[in-house]
Amino acid sequence: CAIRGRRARRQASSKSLALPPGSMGWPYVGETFQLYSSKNPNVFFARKQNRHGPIFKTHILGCPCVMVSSPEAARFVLVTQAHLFKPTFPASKERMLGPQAIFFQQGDYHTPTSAASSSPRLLPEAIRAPPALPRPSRPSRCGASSYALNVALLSIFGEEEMRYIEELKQCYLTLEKGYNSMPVNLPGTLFHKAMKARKRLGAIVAHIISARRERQRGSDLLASFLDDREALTDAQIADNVIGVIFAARDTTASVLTWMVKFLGDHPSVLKAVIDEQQEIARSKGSSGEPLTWADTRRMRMTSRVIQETMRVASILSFTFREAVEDVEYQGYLIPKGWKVLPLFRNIHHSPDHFPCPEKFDPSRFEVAPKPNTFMPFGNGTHSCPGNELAKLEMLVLFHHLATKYRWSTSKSESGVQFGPFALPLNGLPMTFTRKHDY
Ligand code: HEM
Repeated sequence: CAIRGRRARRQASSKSLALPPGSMGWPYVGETFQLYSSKNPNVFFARKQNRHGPIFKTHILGCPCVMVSSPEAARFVLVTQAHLFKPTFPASKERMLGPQAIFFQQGDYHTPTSAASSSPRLLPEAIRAPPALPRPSRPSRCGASSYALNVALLSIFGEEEMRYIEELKQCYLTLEKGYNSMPVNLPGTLFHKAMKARKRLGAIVAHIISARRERQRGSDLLASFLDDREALTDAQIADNVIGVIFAARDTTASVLTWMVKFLGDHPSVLKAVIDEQQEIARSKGSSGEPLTWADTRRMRMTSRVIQETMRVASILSFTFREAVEDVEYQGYLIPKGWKVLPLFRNIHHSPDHFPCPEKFDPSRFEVAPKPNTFMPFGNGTHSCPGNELAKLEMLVLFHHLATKYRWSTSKSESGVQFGPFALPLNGLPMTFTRKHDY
């Protein structure tokens, strides 16, 4: 009764609050076109922020939204008042990922799932423990997304399930083509093909799970999910496996692509990375001893290049939450059911936190950024459990590229495309040459 009273009072007082400033654009489509048609998403966000300040309303992807672009507001939504905002995705994506995936969960179910996926098992033994870090396959045959997909599948299933890997990949690639499709489930549509591939993926994962339950568990992510057997059903595990592949693949591939581009555009930084990696290779002598976890800790320059790449490229420009009740923030009303978007890109491009923000300058990370100003992996309970694995993947790949290959990029267009994460416009075609071929 007391709670009902408090809620009624809150509702009454929220009625008198104003919505944040901003415009809602055209009916239904809102301002989606203005956001995604711009070659540089900074233009849309910066224009809005200059006109309305760090909190404004808009309408994109069929939803009324409040966008917030200050570190304090992002912390309010993602950390301190996270219970007032639930994670959410557009409907077609949610059906393909599986409604029980970790992204959409909160509270009792999210906690064990998240504990499983954030355990050191996202750094599988094969990668973390000396002596060997896996060698990426030859870049001429392997693009950034293929590399990231292989690492994701290896982290989830370990080496034992290699016989299923090709089929898993094929199903995932079909599924992925439908991520941004209209949810029309008729034969011939991308969505229909994607749903069929998803069903097959679920069946393969169920088969692997039942075989795993018969014998000793491995040390991969699937083993972590199985350890939580009381908490997770097979369907929940399957949804999470697909969710992790989605979260791991295009994100890492996008960052790798930007990193190659920025290094190509900044020869002195590239030279510093090559020098650092060659020094590490030299220190290992001619024994051919593989790279270890400890070696990656010495890659300070390359690590700063990764941080600066993630800041400048901000491949997740924002994330989505939904207000679970009317919320008041700084005197404004965020109505129940509205989406709330913390704008990582704006925060990463604010001159208040990063002087000359458009300049690619890894040396700025010689000093740690101010709290809540650098969130490439998000913040709070839903922040990325794969962040260490992602950084490790990138360091290992760049070690092999810098010490064994030279590469050149065809002149890339300036601009950004979303696929679904930010990528250089029209991709980044590259030519690799083995160093001894020079
Ligand atoms: C450079 C690469 C990556 C970037 C930039 C990145 C970024 C992010 C961000 C910003 C979030 C939070 C989204 C939100 O709050 O709504 C997130 C969540 C997540 N990431 Fe990553 N990620 C990367 C790689 C990976 C990898 C390699 C994995 C797994 C192997 C992974 C697994 C996940 C999962 C499972 C979540 C959902 C966590 C939850 O909802 O509790 N990510 N990631």
